[in-house]
Amino acid sequence: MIDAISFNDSTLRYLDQRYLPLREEYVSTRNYEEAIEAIKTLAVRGAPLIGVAAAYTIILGINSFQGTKEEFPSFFKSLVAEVEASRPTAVNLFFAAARLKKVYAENYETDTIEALFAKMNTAARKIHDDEIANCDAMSRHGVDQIKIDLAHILKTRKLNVLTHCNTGTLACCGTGSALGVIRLAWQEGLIERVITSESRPLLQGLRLTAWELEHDGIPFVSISDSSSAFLMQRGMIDFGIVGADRIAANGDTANKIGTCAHAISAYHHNLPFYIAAPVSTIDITIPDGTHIPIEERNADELRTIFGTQVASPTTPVLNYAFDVTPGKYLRGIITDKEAVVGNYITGLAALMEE
Ligand SMILES: CSC[C@@H](O)[C@@H](O)C(=O)COP(=O)(O)O
Repeated sequence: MIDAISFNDSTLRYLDQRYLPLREEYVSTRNYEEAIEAIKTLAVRGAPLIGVAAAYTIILGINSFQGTKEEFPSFFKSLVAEVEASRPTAVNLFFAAARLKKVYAENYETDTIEALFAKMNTAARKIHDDEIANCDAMSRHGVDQIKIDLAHILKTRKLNVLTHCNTGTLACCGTGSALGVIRLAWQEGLIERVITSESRPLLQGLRLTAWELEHDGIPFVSISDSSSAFLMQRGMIDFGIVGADRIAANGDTANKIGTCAHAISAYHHNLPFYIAAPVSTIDITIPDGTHIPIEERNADELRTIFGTQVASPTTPVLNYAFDVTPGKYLRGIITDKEAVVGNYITGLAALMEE
């Protein structure tokens, strides 16, 4: 399996996703500021992977600490704030930071600084291990749900599935969220072809999902983001499944810009459209999608295509990295605990209590 991120001997190693599929370049660092830059620039990306990277970045930061125990609280507070400021939308980043803050709060008074750091290290590694395990659980729940919802088609043929952005190993550490479901569905003989939309402007679908599918020998075709409604009209898509960066308590879901248009098209064509995401992506503290902070990225990402200027440098640009799909357009939210269909407010709240 692709090793998107690892942490050994106090060194963070990641595959720099900006250069894929043309170049497979691994970067190793012990410098937490470099790790923050990797998150900001999307060298590491995808909500669960951002969470794992954030946890290891905090570990790199505390490894660089050379002060006294009394000086540690203010150092730790500003380190975490710096990491939290790297990308605003993926709640997994804040989930990971909260886990490490909890370890700090529960152990600072009683532990030596060495013992405290060791516990934080263990907590970071557990976040990583959990995300790998989450993928397998999500995949199983997702495939079971698809078998129920699409049984009428599966009686006679395999399915064509639309996905957006990249939700595979590169984004999740394990087999993936939406792509994990697709991988398992393929292994179980349910999939004819995957349709991966390009995901402008940074092309995570065209570059990364295509790369992962090719690697696994799963049949796929790439389309421009604006093609999905037409393919649905022609009966070329049976269902859609994507990941999430943050899911509000009512099921409204932030994901890569372009997701909402795919979901509305699917709804219009009466095709099931699913979100697959670990429970760590649910933000139960916010009632609906209007509260999700949406990252706005540099205008030049749109005015240029991988360094080549394609628009006037003065063209005004809106470059939102994510959009919010209202829960009503979703057939279900597949999590590592279970697939939630129907009432998201009660279904998602119940997941948080388990
Ligand atoms: C399992 S990854 C889910 C989402 O994080 C993914 O669909 C996505 O939107 C990633 O955006 P990115 O900007 O590449 O980090």
